[in-house]
Amino acid sequence: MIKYSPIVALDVANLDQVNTILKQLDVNPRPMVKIGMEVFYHFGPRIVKHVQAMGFTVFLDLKLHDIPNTVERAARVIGALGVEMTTIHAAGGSEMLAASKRGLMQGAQEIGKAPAKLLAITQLTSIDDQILHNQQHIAISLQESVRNYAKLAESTGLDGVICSALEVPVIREVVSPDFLCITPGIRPNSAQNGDQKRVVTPNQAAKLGSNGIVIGRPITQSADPKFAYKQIAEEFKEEK
Ligand SMILES: O=C(O)c1cc(=O)[nH]c(=O)n1[C@@H]1O[C@H](COP(=O)(O)O)[C@@H](O)[C@H]1O
Repeated sequence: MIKYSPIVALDVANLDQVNTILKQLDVNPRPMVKIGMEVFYHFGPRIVKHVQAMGFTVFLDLKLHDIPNTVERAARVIGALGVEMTTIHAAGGSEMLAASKRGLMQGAQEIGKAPAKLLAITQLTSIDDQILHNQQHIAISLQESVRNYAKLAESTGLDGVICSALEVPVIREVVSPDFLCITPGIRPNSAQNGDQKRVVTPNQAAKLGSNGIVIGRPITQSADPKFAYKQIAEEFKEEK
């Protein structure tokens, strides 16, 4: 099973903060870093190039969700950035997911690189059963919804899903062993949950079979990001 070092979410306000965090993450092995909407909307593709030039692989998390044609064209642009992973909402359906895969492959072909791993967002880790039932009016359980999206993603040729580690065991029942489950909603014991609803510790994520944890504020808002990262990485290594 592929197991990535913890992936650090660079949800920060400016370039100085990006650079400060990256300097702190100069550890061995270097973690992948996640560029999300905040940083990407500020700086655009040049921030991807900047982070890559500093020696980090990039997970570009833009959570595409639109009609298939629009998504295919956007995914082509992402594909040509040479990133390692990227995201799309499974709720857009199989036609949209297949279109994004096509776009990503075209973009990757243009730069002669392997395509980014395409991961489907199942249910965000800020969603709980109450929101699912009372606001989205989805009658099935959260676990069933996540598992259904994982099946849909795999059958459409995606590489994996984003889910809470809590759902990894039920997803593994229905997908092939190399299907990736990348899991945000990670909180070390002392950390605040904030807006996250489905949370586990790094060690619980490891025990539940996560292929990689995504973690932001407990590192980026820590007084000592390097120390925080190393502790989390140690905890995620331990599967007992
Ligand atoms: O796609 C994601 O990465 C993602 C999906 C999800 O369901 N939940 C989730 O928290 N994320 C991202 O994971 C990161 C979590 O950050 P922290 O809550 O600060 O650890 C953020 O960048 C979120 O955008």
